[in-house]
Amino acid sequence: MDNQKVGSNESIKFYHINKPYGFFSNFAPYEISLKGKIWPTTEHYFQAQKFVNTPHEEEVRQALTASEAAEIGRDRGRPLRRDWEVVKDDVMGEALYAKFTQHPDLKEKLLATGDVKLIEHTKNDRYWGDGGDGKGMNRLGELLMEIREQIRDQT
Ligand SMILES: Nc1nc(O)c(N)c(N[C@@H]2O[C@H](COP(=O)(O)O)[C@@H](O)[C@H]2O)n1
Repeated sequence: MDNQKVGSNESIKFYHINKPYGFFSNFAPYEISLKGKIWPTTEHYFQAQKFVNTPHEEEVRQALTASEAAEIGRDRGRPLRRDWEVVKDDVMGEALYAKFTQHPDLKEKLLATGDVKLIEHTKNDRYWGDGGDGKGMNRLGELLMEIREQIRDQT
């Protein structure tokens, strides 16, 4: 199902990891290797970079689940790096590139989506997702599509 080609005028909406295309979620259990370390999910890496070069970076890496990593990362009791708003898209792109190049099965699934629009569909997030009403920025979907093009150009 996830590997099937879909028509180019369709879109793929994803969010829950146990639903179709759930592998696109940062919470999906695909570890990545970055900065000389293994990160259990892209969510772990993304959330940890909010605290780069502090002990909290490792604290997030060691979180037992992606949800726990997100909970720690969103806790403003821990100081957020000052340039986060400037760097967060690059951090996400770096994590996604690692995920889809380090897992050949995921790379194949990403490329199999052709030119279809990828959308993180959730009312919980208007920046990374579509806000549930389609008016959110869908930055996660946009970055996935950029990476798809980048990987396609390399093959
Ligand atoms: N599962 C889930 N729950 C939420 O409440 C969400 N906002 C998302 N979206 C994902 O959250 C990550 C970024 O979160 P913050 O920028 O730290 O709020 C990113 O992986 C989004 O795709 N997912």
